[in-house]
Amino acid sequence: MSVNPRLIKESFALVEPVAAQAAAYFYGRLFAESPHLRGMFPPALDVQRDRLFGALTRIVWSLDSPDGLAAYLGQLGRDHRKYGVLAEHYTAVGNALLATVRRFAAEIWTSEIEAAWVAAYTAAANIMIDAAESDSGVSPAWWLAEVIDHDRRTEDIAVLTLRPAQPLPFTAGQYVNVQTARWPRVWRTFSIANAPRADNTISLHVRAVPGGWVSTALVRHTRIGDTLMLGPPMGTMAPPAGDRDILAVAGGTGLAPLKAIVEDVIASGRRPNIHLLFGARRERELYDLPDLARLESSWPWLRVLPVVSDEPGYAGMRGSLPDVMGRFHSWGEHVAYVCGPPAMVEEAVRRLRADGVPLSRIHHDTLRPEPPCGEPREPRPAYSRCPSPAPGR
Ligand SMILES: NC(=O)C1=CN([C@@H]2O[C@H](COP(=O)(O)OP(=O)(O)OC[C@H]3O[C@@H](n4cnc5c(N)ncnc54)[C@H](O)[C@@H]3O)[C@@H](O)[C@H]2O)C=CC1
Repeated sequence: MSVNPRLIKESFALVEPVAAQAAAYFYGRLFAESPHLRGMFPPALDVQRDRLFGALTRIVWSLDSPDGLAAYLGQLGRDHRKYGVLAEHYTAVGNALLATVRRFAAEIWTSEIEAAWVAAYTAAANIMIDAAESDSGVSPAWWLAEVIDHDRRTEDIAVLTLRPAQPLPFTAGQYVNVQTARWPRVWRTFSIANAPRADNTISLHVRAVPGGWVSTALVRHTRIGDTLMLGPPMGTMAPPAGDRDILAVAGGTGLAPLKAIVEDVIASGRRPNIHLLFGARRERELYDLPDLARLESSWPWLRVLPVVSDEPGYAGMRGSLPDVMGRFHSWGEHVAYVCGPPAMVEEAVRRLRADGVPLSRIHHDTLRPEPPCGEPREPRPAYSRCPSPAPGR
């Protein structure tokens, strides 16, 4: 049975506009048929639904690029180890998925479309299962990490330094899923804000999003000595291979992976010119400026340019990051890294394309901000100083 991307895309196009309904139906089917799987998921499924559809959409639209897709599925399979996912769970998920697309694409459904979905899901599940199995021989499913520093830079932003109990191999630009003891089975992604260090510690830049369970717990309720859980490092943003000059455009805590990339370039011994535009809405939210200024004073080929968008009295460079980019000479020959709020990333990428930078030289991984999560069902968070060792989703 071969995968037929056209049939899958055509049928998925009918599911996408009703994604929320389809995701609710999917989880309803899954838990009705396999109630024992419910315990692997957090009490509130809203973020999970978005993630499911995000992953599914990416998979469907990548069916024509098998190499990139296989790399993504491999990462996904390894990452799912932290939820306690086993090979046999894939059958239950596959059945629920098939029932969902069959229902929401009913008006065009045929046996050929069904065969195409079965073939695609089987191939994808096999890649994920194989990746998880080979990973289990060399790497833990998740890491415990002690908080060794908690630096509250503003009311809402903290820089956390963590010491994982076991080595955590990663490349600059990657991110990890994080779970706090306060919210078991609720995982959120944060970029690692440093290049690999000899002491195996990592830093995270976290803004407490209103209503965001994990980000709020990390900024307001986490102390030195607490333990967090980390998933395996993921993401395709990586340091540049060549010697081209670099433009890095960082919006708010989107600075994290770009600081890691800059540190990596410094550690590599290469000396391209780097322009790092670091944007915030207000001056006081330029939370990492003293550290960036220290880096800049050590490396004359690094220019750090703070930009403030929403404070008319600010004495330095003012405006939105995409607008400020346009005030310089052309970036056409640069390699560009962009990270921050999704709308900012989208606009910056559009301007770079218009400036002649090919997509192959524009790097961005869109980590969505933590969405607000309604009220938890439990009256109080299940809090303990040390997270439950049974990982879940
Ligand atoms: N914490 C982390 O590890 C990472 C965070 N991110 C993302 O970075 C973002 C950071 O958010 P905040 O710190 O709250 O940033 P923010 O909302 O305070 O904005 C930071 C900068 O982006 C600009 N900006 C915001 N919206 C814009 C728009 N629509 N058009 C043009 N410019 C815009 C602002 O003017 C400011 O310069 C979040 O979306 C987060 O998910 C991405 C990767 C890693």
